[in-house]
Amino acid sequence: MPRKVNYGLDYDDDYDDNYDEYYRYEVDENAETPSQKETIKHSVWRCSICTYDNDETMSSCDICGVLHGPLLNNSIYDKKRTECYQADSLRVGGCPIVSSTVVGRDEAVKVSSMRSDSSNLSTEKGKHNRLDEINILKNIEVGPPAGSRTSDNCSASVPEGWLDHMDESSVAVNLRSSVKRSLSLMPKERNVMVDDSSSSRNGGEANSLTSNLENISFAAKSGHSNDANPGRANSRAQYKPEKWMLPEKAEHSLTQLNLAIVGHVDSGKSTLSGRLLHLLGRISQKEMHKYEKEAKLQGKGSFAYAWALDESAEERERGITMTVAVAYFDSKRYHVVVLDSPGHKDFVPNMITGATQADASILVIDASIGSFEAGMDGTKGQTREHAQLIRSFGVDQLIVAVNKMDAVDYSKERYHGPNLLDAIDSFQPPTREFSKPLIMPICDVIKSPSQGQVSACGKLEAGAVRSGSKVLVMPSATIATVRSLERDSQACPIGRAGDNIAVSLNGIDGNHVMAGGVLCHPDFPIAFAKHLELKLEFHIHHAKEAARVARISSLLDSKTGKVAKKAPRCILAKQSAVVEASQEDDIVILQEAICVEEFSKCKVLGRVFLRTLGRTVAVGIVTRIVEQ
Ligand SMILES: Nc1nc2c(ncn2[C@@H]2O[C@H](COP(=O)(O)OP(=O)(O)OP(=O)(O)O)[C@@H](O)[C@H]2O)c(=O)[nH]1
Repeated sequence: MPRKVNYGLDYDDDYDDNYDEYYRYEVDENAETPSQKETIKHSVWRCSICTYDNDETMSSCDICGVLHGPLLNNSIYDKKRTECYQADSLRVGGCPIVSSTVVGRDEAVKVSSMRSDSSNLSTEKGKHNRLDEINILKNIEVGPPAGSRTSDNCSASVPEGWLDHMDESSVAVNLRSSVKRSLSLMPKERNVMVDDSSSSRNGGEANSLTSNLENISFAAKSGHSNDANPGRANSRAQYKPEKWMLPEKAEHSLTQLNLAIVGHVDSGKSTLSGRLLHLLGRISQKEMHKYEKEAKLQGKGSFAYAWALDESAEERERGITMTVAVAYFDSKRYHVVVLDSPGHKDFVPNMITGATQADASILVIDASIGSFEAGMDGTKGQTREHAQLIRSFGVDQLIVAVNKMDAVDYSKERYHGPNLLDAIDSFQPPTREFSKPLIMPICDVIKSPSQGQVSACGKLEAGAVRSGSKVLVMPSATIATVRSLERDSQACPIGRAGDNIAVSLNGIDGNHVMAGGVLCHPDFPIAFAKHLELKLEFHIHHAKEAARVARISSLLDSKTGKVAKKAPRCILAKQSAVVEASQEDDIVILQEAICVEEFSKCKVLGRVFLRTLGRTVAVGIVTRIVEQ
């Protein structure tokens, strides 16, 4: 099944800031029913975003993925963090390090369905049934082979000059299956993925890490200075890659292209993706028959193609995508990683996870009357919001695919445009930072607790890793050794910038590896901070943290980017501003520190989104890390 990437519901609508951030229930010996007893025997912490009471063992919210104190109850973390803020330059060699043996690799991943708290997501089920399946099949035709096949019903275009000024970026998920295997990033699954039967034991050695840590230093300067971490900035530029890190030309004939499929709910993203995969032979006729049969049995015949990607029972029941599904196909020029994103507004955080991984995007627009307008609606529609988000993630290549043209009297004569595959092949290859120090934002962690195995999954943003490489795992600031790598579910010797990989780690406690963290080069640690200056809440790569804007430093002239007004009282729509996000008298910003970088140093770790009440209110970049 497709790999699923999920950051949970967007519960901003229910946001209540009168929460207790962390509290402990007392055991009530007088509780009358077993369930009463059960509910009160655990210590819990309440999520600052969705107010869900999480078990204390959860390092991030079970519902929405917001990080609680990273590595909660972890003395190493607490110690390190305290030290980070106390010292200008911290050597972590003296910290107690738990080392463990990680063996084997996880072949199988279990998926559990999402919590049903999302019952407020009503889809107009009736409307899906209106479709005549034959219409879809009739209107999506196969053209000549070898890269020019496409959906005729779907007009594709790459708008000229779209987002010219934006920078490239990406993050991604590991390719654990060739076409269809699913992996939910619900925090539960993120932390416990068990199929020990398939893990291979090879006796990876437990490493004593103390010696490795001797050489790590953290620059944690105080004050409002641009030079908060001067050492890091300079040395990154001076980094000299080793020869093995650079790809040889013949090694990969096809460049990997991470392609996010975005657009308003029900615009046909999954159907389009499923159809494409089927036409390209990635979904067999037999599998397709199975989807058709099952979909029909549930009275959802029109969703047969979507079922190839929306594979959880809840997604199928509701007829909506809730998590990002990942699938693959090859075009003439690219090994395309399809990131089929959810369109429903409540799952925008999941869509963001997909968007952060994208090199390019297809914005699917529903041409049918009423649906087109709904998507474009400035306050409720996701066509605009997705376009804006994808742009602010630095995705500067976009295909606008106009779908459901059969619903508006599609006429071949009237609609022109390249076919979808040709349009995909017309994308410029993404630029990869092979020769920079390693950066891999962790999108997913797969653990097999009984065997002590842990793998960090994500897209390599910069640099390269291979078996035996030492990596610094942030925010736990722990050194681990790469045991093995997987790409497309296959073991691979080297992972390079742009690759979606699963990195199996030796010599680290699984609790020290978390989604939202980053694997980086031991000599080039990325920052870990909570006081930032933004060029405008907080979705950042795979981490999410509650924040408050305390001070708007200045309004910027939208054309020149220069300061137009200092300390304005508010920002209006379409205005640009420099903002300090903070809480408690300008001292703190985020409730917990996160892995972050200034945009000028690492784009993917320096992009931010302000979302509140279920809407994206601002997008921006980190201009300065203001550390204590
Ligand atoms: N008439 C018509 N219906 C289509 C077409 N493509 C998709 N649909 C229908 O639109 C409905 C929604 O399709 P999906 O593929 O689930 O849409 P989606 O954009 O992936 O939905 P979300 O991911 O939940 O936002 C289904 O009933 C599809 O059969 C099309 O080209 N023409």
